[in-house]
Amino acid sequence: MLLAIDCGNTNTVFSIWDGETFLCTLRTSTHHARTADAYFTWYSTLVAHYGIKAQITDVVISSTVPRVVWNLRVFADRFFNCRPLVVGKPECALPVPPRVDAGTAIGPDRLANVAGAFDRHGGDAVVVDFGTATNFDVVAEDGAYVGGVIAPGVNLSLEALHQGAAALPHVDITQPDKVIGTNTVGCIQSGVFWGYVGLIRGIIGQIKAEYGRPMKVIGTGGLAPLFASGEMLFDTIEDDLTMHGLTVIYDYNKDKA
Ligand SMILES: Nc1ncnc2c1ncn2[C@@H]1O[C@H](COP(=O)(O)OP(=O)(O)O)[C@@H](O)[C@H]1O
Ligand SMILES: CC(C)(COP(=O)(O)O)[C@@H](O)C(=O)NCCC(=O)O
Ligand SMILES: [K+]
Repeated sequence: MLLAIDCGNTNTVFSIWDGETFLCTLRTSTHHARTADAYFTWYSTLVAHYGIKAQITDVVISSTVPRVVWNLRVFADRFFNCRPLVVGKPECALPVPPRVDAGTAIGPDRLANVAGAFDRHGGDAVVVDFGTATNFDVVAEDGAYVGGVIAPGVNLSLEALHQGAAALPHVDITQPDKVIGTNTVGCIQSGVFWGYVGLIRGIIGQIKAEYGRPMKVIGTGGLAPLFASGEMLFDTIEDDLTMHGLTVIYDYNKDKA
């Protein structure tokens, strides 16, 4: 069985793939100093809690935080006796090579999103991933990653307001009923929520105009559901898109071996 690991700047997600479905999805905060032993203690406790019988034989990793990869490699080697496939490394082939400026170190999460989106929906698509950053990943007709957009993430924006302005509290994001806030928290939530709705709509509109062909719009990442209600921003929302992409990239490399 395959253990797929998606390590973002905020959260690290483990999913066990039995070849047909994800048996479970486990989430922890991303922390570069977490050791292989600490990963296993956490992992084995939850797997036992959910009563999952999984014999992990292979591990695939996407990490937007380079420093965590070393401990995850030790984890795979020590507990599952395998060498993980790490997306973005030269030894990890991609189903379709990206077409971007030479020397660009593309986020492996974006490579996984693109592989997952192409497998499920074909090309001519844009993935909007609400992680620590909000990124838009453009998938060409043939499935190549051809670039996109990186914007500050929702929680990063809220945190920046709090950090930079003495009188602004930390607030959690929610959809405000009105645009005109009548208290400080309401004003901040309005600025970030409705600002984001404008950002998403505006960038998708400009991407489509520049791309020049109809495109599917796929939302994913922690906060995508927040922007789903009533706004018609996405054709579909798929929480497991990055994970699915990891299984696609893994299968591609396995078939080639
Ligand atoms: N259900 C949720 N409700 C509120 N915030 C969430 C939820 N899920 C994730 N988040 C927040 O959304 C942001 C993006 O999360 P995530 O997609 O895990 O980011 P990354 O992949 O960059 O680690 C983080 O700041 C996280 O705390
Ligand atoms: C854009 C990102 C920061 C998103 O990371 P995340 O929010 O998932 O932690 C990540 O994909 C990244 O570090 N990219 C490298 C630059 C690039 O993709 O062009
Ligand atoms: K991510």
